[in-house]
Amino acid sequence: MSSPAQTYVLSIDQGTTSTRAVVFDHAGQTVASAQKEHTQHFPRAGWVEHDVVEIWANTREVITEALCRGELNSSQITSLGITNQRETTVIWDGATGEPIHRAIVWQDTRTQSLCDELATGNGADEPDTERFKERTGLPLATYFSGPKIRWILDHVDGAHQRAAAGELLFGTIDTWLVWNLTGGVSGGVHVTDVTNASRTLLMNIDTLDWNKDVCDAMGVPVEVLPRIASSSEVYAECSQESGLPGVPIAGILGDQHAATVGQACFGPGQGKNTYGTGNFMLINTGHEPVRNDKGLLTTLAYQFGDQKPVYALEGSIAVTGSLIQWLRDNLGIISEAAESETRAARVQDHGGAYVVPAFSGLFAPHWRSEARGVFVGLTSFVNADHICRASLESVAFQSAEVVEAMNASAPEDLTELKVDGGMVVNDLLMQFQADILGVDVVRPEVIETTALGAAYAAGLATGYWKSTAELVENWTEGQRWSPRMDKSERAQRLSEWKKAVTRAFDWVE
Ligand SMILES: Nc1ncnc2c1ncn2[C@@H]1O[C@H](COP(=O)(O)OP(=O)(O)O)[C@@H](O)[C@H]1O
Ligand SMILES: O=P(O)(O)OC[C@H](O)CO
Repeated sequence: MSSPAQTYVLSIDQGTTSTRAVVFDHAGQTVASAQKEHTQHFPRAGWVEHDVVEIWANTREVITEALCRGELNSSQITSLGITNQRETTVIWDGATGEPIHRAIVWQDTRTQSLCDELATGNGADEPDTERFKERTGLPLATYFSGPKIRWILDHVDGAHQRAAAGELLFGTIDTWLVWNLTGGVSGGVHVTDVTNASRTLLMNIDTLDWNKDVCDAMGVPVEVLPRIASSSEVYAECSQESGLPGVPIAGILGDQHAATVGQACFGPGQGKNTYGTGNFMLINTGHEPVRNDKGLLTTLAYQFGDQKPVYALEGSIAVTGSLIQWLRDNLGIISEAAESETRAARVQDHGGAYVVPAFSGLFAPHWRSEARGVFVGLTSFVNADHICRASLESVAFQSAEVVEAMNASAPEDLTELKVDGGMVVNDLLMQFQADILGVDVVRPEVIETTALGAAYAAGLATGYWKSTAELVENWTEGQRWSPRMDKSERAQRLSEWKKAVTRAFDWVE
């Protein structure tokens, strides 16, 4: 609860499974919050869609709810930060505000044949996989927005012509929310930030502009693309109808970049691992983009106003928390996510079972789109408790592979891992993560780091916070897990995991 004289920063965290509104005070503490899940649509195997009209309605609802819970009114909100699931692609009609197709979510693999086609390069001197990687820092993969935009334009009647005529607008979810918050059809602002743009496969990672020849190769007209801005500046004010009249929108960051800011990873070599629907590890690499051949992505960490951009290396894992949802919704062996821990704790170990959740192929460090999920090591001894345990272990094993790639790419090995996200309340998972990495795992006191990072970006732009030094001060350790597993067991478990992963390869012809 607040005193009326106090002022705050509000953050919207639009994630893959839910939308949250969180109000923060100057110490970076949560004052009030609200959250709402949205429907996951799976129209075919490998397809994942969201209804962005539902997401927009949920956004307004959680804003109202959070203000109400904190007994706040909008005049106490000095600025609004937006953070979002990245890559998820929406195209809408600028005159009506109606999406022309449900949003295609980052996990969706429908663009595989398009990516294969693009990779052939149409007989050009350099293969297009190299051209895309060189310009954008990303591999040509279904994960990113560019192929999703092209798919929608190819499959909705008349969309290519309407796009070229400037009638259609593309956005990742940040762009969709800002456009609606700032008036929609009556003057909504069409903008994104460098971190979100860096996930489209269309932005030049060096110049931070849309790359014309890459857009042409992808078949995406630049007319549909939003303006690329920094991650921290006043973009526009919220409209009268938004529930936050006159509040400046002053921060936009993709969720993983926001968590990097929320964890105060402002120096080269500092990083974090977020455990949500998927897992995403980002390590700050300073002011130059670092290319990587170990399966890590070159991406933006953040750019504050007119300061130099800060880059990161990223290890993205598609399926971690969503595996726990799958145990709940598709197998029915748990009734809520937390039960994965109670069931896993009932057995001494994994019972020989491994789960490789390659539901969207495998992302970092493998980038094997033809892989699919497998359970291996099964015997009649294995029961549902072992499957829960092996599922949680798969989350830690996948992150261990990313840490291995990070260590192979950085001058020094990681000495501890900062964590956050919805899964880090799971004690058994966090202990196993420390065990399998052989380094401490550290959780901050405030685990809403994604929302906090967007609030920081907004508050820095409006002077609520004066410098990143203030934000570093706000970071406090909540809990620490130290490794208990001996070296030989760790090596054996990792080697078995790697064997299990190979069993997932080469499934889709
Ligand atoms: N106690 C728990 N144990 C394991 N997984 C959990 C637990 N609580 C939540 N999760 C998982 O965390 C994910 C939600 O995390 P969150 O950070 O909110 O995700 P997102 O930002 O991707 O929407 C869900 O996929 C859920 O299955
Ligand atoms: O919604 P999250 O937190 O799982 O994050 C999704 C990522 O941004 C996808 O790249």
